[in-house]
Order: sequence, then C-alpha cells, then structure tokens
Amino acid sequence: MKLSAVIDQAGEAGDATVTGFAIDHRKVAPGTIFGAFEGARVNGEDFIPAAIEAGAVAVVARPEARVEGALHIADHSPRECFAKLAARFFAPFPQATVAVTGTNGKTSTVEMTRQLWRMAGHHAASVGTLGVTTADERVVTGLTTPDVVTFLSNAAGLAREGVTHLAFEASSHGLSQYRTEGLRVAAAAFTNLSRDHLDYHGDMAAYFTAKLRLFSEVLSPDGVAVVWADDPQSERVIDLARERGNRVMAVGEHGDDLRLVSRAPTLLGQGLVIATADGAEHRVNLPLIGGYQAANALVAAALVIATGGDLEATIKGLARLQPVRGRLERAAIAKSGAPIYVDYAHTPDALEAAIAALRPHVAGRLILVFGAGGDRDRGKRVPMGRVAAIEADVVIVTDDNPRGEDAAAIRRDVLEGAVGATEIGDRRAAIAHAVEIARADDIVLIAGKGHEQGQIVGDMVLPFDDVAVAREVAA
Ligand SMILES: CC(=O)N[C@H]1[C@@H](OP(=O)(O)OP(=O)(O)OC[C@H]2O[C@@H](n3ccc(=O)[nH]c3=O)[C@H](O)[C@@H]2O)O[C@H](CO)[C@@H](O)[C@@H]1O[C@H](C)C(=O)N[C@@H](C)C(=O)N[C@H](CCC(=O)O)C(=O)O
Ligand SMILES: Nc1ncnc2c1ncn2[C@@H]1O[C@H](COP(=O)(O)OP(=O)(O)OP(=O)(O)O)[C@@H](O)[C@H]1O
Ligand SMILES: N[C@H](CCC[C@H](N)C(=O)O)C(=O)O
Ligand SMILES: [Mg+2]
Repeated sequence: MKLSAVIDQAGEAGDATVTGFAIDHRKVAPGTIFGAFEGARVNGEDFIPAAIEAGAVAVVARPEARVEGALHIADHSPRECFAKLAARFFAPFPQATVAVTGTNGKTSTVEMTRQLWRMAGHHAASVGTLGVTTADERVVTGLTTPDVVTFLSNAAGLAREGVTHLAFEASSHGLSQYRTEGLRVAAAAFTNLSRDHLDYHGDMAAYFTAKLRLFSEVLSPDGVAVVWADDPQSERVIDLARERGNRVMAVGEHGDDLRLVSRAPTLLGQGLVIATADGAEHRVNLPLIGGYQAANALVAAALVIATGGDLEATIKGLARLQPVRGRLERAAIAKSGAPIYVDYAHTPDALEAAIAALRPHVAGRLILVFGAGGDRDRGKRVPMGRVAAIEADVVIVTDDNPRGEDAAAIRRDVLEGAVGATEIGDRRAAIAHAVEIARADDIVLIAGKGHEQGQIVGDMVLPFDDVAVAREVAA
C-alpha cells in the first residue's frame, strides 16, 4: 500500500510503500509507520531517530516531537490518529464487531457472545483476557485488550480466515490508550463499574470516563448500546448513549429489553424467566450458577440480538452455554466430598459476586483462599479483605501475583481488612490447607487467578494453575 493511500496529506512522500505499523521501535522494518507515544514508563518519542534508522517511512507523533528523515504525521492525539491510519492499512475486519467494557464480566460476556453466535451458525471469535478464541483454537496475547497493532492485525487476520462475528474486551487501559480504534463497532456493552485499576487512572471518575469513551467515541454512531441496567452507573451510560442517538438495549431486573423477571438456583445452574419488550416471557435453564453469570449471559444475548440475532433462538441458546474457563470453574472434588471452585475474582465486587454465587450451594462452610496482585491498585486490598471476612466462613490469605512487590507486604494489606483470617503465603500450601480442612458439606473457593497459567514473582513467571493444583491436592 502507498503512503498516500493511508494518509491524504502525504505530499511527495506519498509514493513510499507502507509495509506495516509499529508502536515499538524494535519492531520497525523498512516501510513501517511508527507511532511514537508518551507512555507510563518511557517516552516513545525518544525512539524516533532509531525507528527512522530502522526504515520507518513516517512517524505519528505530537506536533512538538522532532521527526527528521521521515514524514511527520503530527497530531495532538497521536495514539488515536495512529489507530485510525493503521485501521485503513489492516482493513477489512469482521462484519459484525461488538465490544464489552465494565470492571467485571468482560471476558465472560465476550466468550458467551462468541458461543451464542456459533450456535447460530456464524464463524465467530472473541478477543480478551483469555486470548484470541475461535471455535478451533485459542491463542494467548498476554493483555486483555492487546496493543493496537496486534489488535487490528488479529482482527483483520480473523476476517481473512472467514470470521464474520467478533466480540472483544475493551479494558479501561485499552480505551484510554486507543488500542481498539478504527474498526466499526456495531454494538457496545457496559456490565458494571466498581473499584479497580486506580493505580493507573487515579480516581473512580477518571476510571469511569475512560470506560465511557467506548460509548462516546468508539461505538459506531448508528450502533446499539447494551447496558446492564442494575448497576448504580447504568443510568449515566444510558443517558450518554441516548444523547448521542444510539439505540439502547437495557438488560437486567431494571432492563426493559431483556428483563430478568426471576432467577432460581438449581443444583448445577439456574432457571431464568426473561421478559422481552413485546411483553412475552421466556423460560430457560442456564447451566451455570450465580447471579453474575446470569447477568453476563443476558448481556451476551443482547449483543447477539443487537447484531441481528433471532431473539427466541438466542434466548434458547442460553441453555447450551459452556462454562467460561476459570470463572466459577468446578476444578475438583475433595476426598471429603467438598467441591473446589476456581474463580477469577480480583476486585472487592467480584469477590462478593463469586461468594454470593456459591452461597445457595453450600450447606456447611464456604472456605475462601485468595490474595491480591502486586503492582496493581493497592487500595482494593483492604476492601477485598473486608468482603472476605464478612462473606466467607473461613478465610485463608495467600499470594496472588506479587510481581515487583514484597509478597508479605501485600498479604499484610489484605489482612488489614480480613480480620481473623489465616495467612499462608505459599499458594499451593494455602490451597492444600483449605482442601484438607474442608468437610463434606463445605465448599472451597480459590479466587484471583482463574485461568492463569503462571504466578508472576519479580520478573519470573513460575508455572502455576489453580485448577491443576486443586486437582493435585485433592487426589
Ligand atoms: C500501563 C500500561 O497499560 N502499559 C502498556 C502500554 O504502555 P505505555 O504506552 O505506557 O508504554 P511505555 O512502556 O511507557 O512505552 C511508551 C511507548 O514507547 C514504546 N517503546 C518502549 C520501549 C522501547 O525500547 N521502544 C519503544 O518504542 C512503547 O511501545 C510505547 O508505545 O503499552 C505497552 C505496549 O503496548 C504495553 O505492553 C503496556 O502494558 C503493560 C505491560 C501492562 O501490564 N498493562 C496492563 C496494566 C494492562 O494493560 N491491563 C489491561 C487491563 C486488564 C484488565 O483488567 O482487564 C489490559 O487490557 O490488559
Ligand atoms: N457481571 C458481573 N458482576 C459482578 N462480578 C462479576 C461479573 N462478571 C464476572 N464477575 C467476577 O469477576 C471475575 C472476572 O470475570 P471476567 O473475567 O468475566 O471479568 P473481566 O471484566 O474480563 O476481568 P478483567 O478485567 O480481569 O479482564 C469473575 O471470576 C467473577 O468473580
Ligand atoms: N487484568 C487484571 C488481572 C488481575 C489478575 C490478578 N491475578 C492479579 O494479578 O492482580 C490486571 O492486570 O489487573
Ligand atoms: Mg477480562
């Protein structure tokens, strides 16, 4: 592709051939357009000379950046500009693309959306914390919302493979860094807002603003806003969408479009009654437990309907949803008979939701093993401890991913809220202890790491899988 096809004002540089896009100078090859951004750690503008040396034909950067020897595509919002140009290069993308934001439930919702589309016979994929998932395979990317070049090239690659329907997770980091700009988003969903990532965003208002960008800027002007209506912040999302002229589909006990009339836990799932806007009531047995999974399933159904899915068939499809990896996953049964669940709850709200999901299924005690990640929002640790102390019957505080922090100091923070908890730093020993003390009518919940395959300690990723460890210690 010629530079003039990517950018209108390329001038005499327009004849140069563009071979790719990069935001890391180490990935620049001859013909690359380099995006130089100020980051949280370093300033990408410092690498402009090196990128040009490596063959960059153009550099997208702030007007005040110095660019010599390549076309300077100057923009006050260089990340946004870069994403839009890159999208021109990588297009076309899957014809129906939807996005999900919210503090909790993104991964579950995009995965359920993908499953429902597949049931309808579409070639569908999801992109998020679990990686890039299609019916055939899963490729791990490392981030929830991959960097913009990875994201756009993956989305285009999926389209080339025949994927027509794509659901992706829009994390607050991804939204504030414009990682998912430039492709048409036909529907966007909001699941909920609670505390997380304040290390990065500073305060709840800034965190929410980052998430709202999905509705104010990323969602197509003729797209549908799917909103979980039972969150205290839902109204703001609905108002924003209506002001902008987007159609709103409200879902939940307070939702008019898919109204959750009732929810009755069964042994391995729950019976749902869902009322639709035409007044009809639909009954379906969701084979997953917990209010939070019902919420995510309904949001997923709304996304499918918003992009043309048949209402009745989609609601029926809920009965065939497969569990999402690491979300209330039943990992093993202890010798005593106690079931052991693994869940990805790593915020106070999620921990509360995960415990609430299991509560109707426990006759004895709910034994919780959890910790908090290092180099992440420290302010969520005490509230997580508090939720644990209040909602669980036995609490064991252990290590999550300490990353660059002192693990014992993280546990101290959590223990400040988790009054009366037992402290066992070694995660395997903590899980073993929980399983050992569990009696037949108890349930063990191992929270925080879900599907993760490693424990990040310093710069190392040590192999660790909560599900595998649960199985080992239960054997
Ligand atoms: C805080 C954060 O989001 N950081 C991400 C972000 O960094 P940044 O733009 O601030 O980058 P930086 O390291 O300061 O560098 C600035 C620029 O210089 C470039 N650079 C840097 C060094 C160099 O030698 N050459 C070079 O060109 C970088 O590519 C970058 O464009 O862009 C980088 C490149 O894409 C990401 O790898 C990095 O993710 C880090 C590893 C990370 O841990 N991110 C987490 C917090 C994250 O994004 N999480 C969210 C939310 C999770 C959830 O709750 O779901 C996610 O979407 O995964
Ligand atoms: N709708 C919901 N309401 C409250 N809690 C939820 C909801 N959905 C999921 N959770 C909790 O959050 C955990 C993570 O769920 P999921 O992975 O779907 O969220 P996420 O938004 O993708 O998280 P991340 O930000 O880490 O990518 C679950 O294991 C559960 O404990
Ligand atoms: N996407 C989340 C994952 C947190 C998972 C938890 N195990 C932790 O390490 O804190 C984050 O990066 O904050
Ligand atoms: Mg996720």
